[in-house]
Formats: sequence, C-alpha cells, structure tokens
Amino acid sequence: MGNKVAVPVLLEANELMSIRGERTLFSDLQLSVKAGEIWQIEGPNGAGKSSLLRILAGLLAPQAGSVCFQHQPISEDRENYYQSLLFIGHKAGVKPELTAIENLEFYAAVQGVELEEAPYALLAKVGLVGLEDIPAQGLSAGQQRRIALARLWLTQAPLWILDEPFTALDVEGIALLHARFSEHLKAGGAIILTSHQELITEFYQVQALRLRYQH
Ligand SMILES: Nc1ncnc2c1ncn2[C@@H]1O[C@H](COP(=O)(O)OP(=O)(O)OP(=O)(O)O)[C@@H](O)[C@H]1O
Repeated sequence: MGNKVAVPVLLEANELMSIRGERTLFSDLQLSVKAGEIWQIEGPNGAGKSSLLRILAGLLAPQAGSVCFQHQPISEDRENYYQSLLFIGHKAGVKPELTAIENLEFYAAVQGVELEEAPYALLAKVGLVGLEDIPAQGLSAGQQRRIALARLWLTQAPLWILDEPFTALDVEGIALLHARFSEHLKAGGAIILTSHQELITEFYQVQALRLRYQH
C-alpha cells in the first residue's frame, strides 16, 4: 500500500469573531482550506461574507481569533502573505481612466511580474479584443470585470480570495472563469469566494461555508 501524501493546508482560520456596528456577524468560526480546494462562502445579504473575506485577506481585524497562512499567523508575516495572495474585492478594482491594456500593464507592474504573453493575447483570452483602447470607464460592468479578472492569468499566487467574481459576467465569461479556476486548483492552488449563485460545473467540487444572518 502506498503512503498517502498529506495535502498541505494553505489557510486556517480559528475561532474568528467579527462585530460590525452593534451586530455580531459571526463567532467561533473555523475554516481550513487545503491546496486544491475551492470554498464558497454563502449567506444572505449582510450576513458577513465580504467581512469574512476581508478578515481572511488581512484587510480587516477580527474581534477574536486568528488567521494562519501555511501555519504562520498572517499578522506576523504580511509580506510573505501578500506575495502568496490574490484578493479581488467586489468592486472591479479597475482604473477607470486607463484602457484595458494599460490596466493589465498596471496589474503586472504591481505584482512584479513580466507580461509573459503580449497583453493583446491576454485580452483575447478574456474576450476583450476590439475594446483594448477604450478607457475602462467607457466599458460595461461585465467588460470591466473581465479586465479585473485578467489578473487571474497574470498571478502566481497560490491563494485567491475573490468577492463575487461572477457578478456581471455573461455565460461565456462564467465558463472562462470556471476553466481558469480548474487549472489553478489542479496546480495545487486554492480559492475562497463568495457568490450568490450556486457554482455549477463539472470541473471541480465546491466546499461550502454558510453564514446565517444574526440579529
Ligand atoms: N465599513 C463598514 N463599517 C461598518 N459596518 C459595515 C461596514 N461594511 C459592512 N458593514 C456591516 O457589516 C455587515 C455585513 O456586511 P458584509 O458586506 O460583510 O455582508 P455580505 O454578507 O457580504 O453582504 P452582501 O451579500 O450584501 O454582499 C452589514 O450589516 C454591514 O452593514
């Protein structure tokens, strides 16, 4: 019998509590995300999904508990964490005055990566050919989200935290994203995301964490 190789845990949250305003969004929350896993945070509006993602990304402090990346508290080694994390918030994060190509060049520069393929090839991948020279503010919500999501083809970060990545995407855009997620998971990456839609795909199995609205 061969030895089973243990799948490494990338991210672990222990006993998390978040209070915003007067309301406790969640307490004693545990989450363990292994390489190759995709987790969907579910729950009604206001349940605390975005707050949880921001805590996991180190952008919001929890009232209690800890988040560890590769067994290291993220508060102790932010630099390493931010090199290993791609966070895309629910706002597209696109610079409105820059064209699609300029936005891609900007992402590449910020992430310190060379654009391996010509930016045009990357834009073709995300279905933006013909729109490359228009400032992003002149594009539709879905087209702007496609620019933002092009970062998924640029990054080498093993952990992706994505707030509502499917918002405003059409059927073809959704299929493209599933395919990219699948590649990332097969390569040993992990994804934590929120989505109000059920993720239906033959490519991978989704783990779910459901938050309830606490009054
Ligand atoms: N910057 C903020 N300051 C104070 N309270 C906030 C802030 N952002 C969100 N909240 C509160 O935290 C609660 C949870 O918000 P959050 O955005 O995490 O929910 P959500 O589950 O992502 O909701 P949705 O499905 O509508 O996106 C809400 O009651 C909201 O009013």
